[in-house]
Amino acid sequence: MTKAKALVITGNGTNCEMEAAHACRLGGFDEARIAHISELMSGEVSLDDYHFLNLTGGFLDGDDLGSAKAQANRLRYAAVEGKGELLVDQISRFIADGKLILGVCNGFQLLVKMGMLPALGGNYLNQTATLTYNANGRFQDRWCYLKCDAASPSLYTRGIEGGVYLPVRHGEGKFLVDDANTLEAIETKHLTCLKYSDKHYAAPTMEFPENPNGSVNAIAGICDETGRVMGLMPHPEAFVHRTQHPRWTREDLPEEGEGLIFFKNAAKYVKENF
Ligand SMILES: NC(=O)CC[C@H](N)C(=O)O
Repeated sequence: MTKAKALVITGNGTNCEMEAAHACRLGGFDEARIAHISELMSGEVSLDDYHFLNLTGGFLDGDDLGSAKAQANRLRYAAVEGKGELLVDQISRFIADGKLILGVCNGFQLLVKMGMLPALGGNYLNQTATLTYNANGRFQDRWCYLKCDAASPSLYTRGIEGGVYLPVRHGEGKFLVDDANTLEAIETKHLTCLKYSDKHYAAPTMEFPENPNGSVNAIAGICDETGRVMGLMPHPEAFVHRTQHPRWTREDLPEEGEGLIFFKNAAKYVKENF
């Protein structure tokens, strides 16, 4: 069987690469390589050699120009040295090859600002959404209940019953779309796989603090139509073991953290399809 290989990008201000790589290994990847973005630009590391691309959280370029905006331009327009292709060509090939991309927090902001999510109609270079300043204007660092849409094509959320409880830590998490048609399309196609909700996962909510940022329709995470490209503001890699839960000393919790399912599903998908 093929070795399942994950690639985690670091550099320019990411801060979750170690946790993301650890989550990939725990989830079942045989290899999780942390690569600096300059290794991709120089051609030393090629996406072609991996199955699962992780764009992690952090403060890319210090959030100047808006979170992930500078990196989005860098990744869209930079050429890979000596290869006669743009980095974005490698990314497009990666998607066309049936591979997986997960963007968490700053990584989600990056995917959205590159135009790679929601990518309606399979157009991965057309920005139709954004993530901007939280409605209350303050950085939010708290745990959130996320209702999961069981009808979503997202492969990462398969098997989640009701929802998941995960931490958020961001200043620019308010998800917005360019117009009502985009919103209707992503809702009808069930691309809005995760929504901030009450603690029983009964209904999405616009109420603060359950909805920490005022995202339209309480959207916390979305995927593309293939279900292989997904982005979310909460951090699944930050809850892979029960001791990461804020009440682990007081509650009887299963050993495994609720975020690990995202990485287990990704590893399973790679092992079944490559
Ligand atoms: N944790 C993160 O990735 C934060 C993303 C971004 N710097 C923000 O504050 O919105």
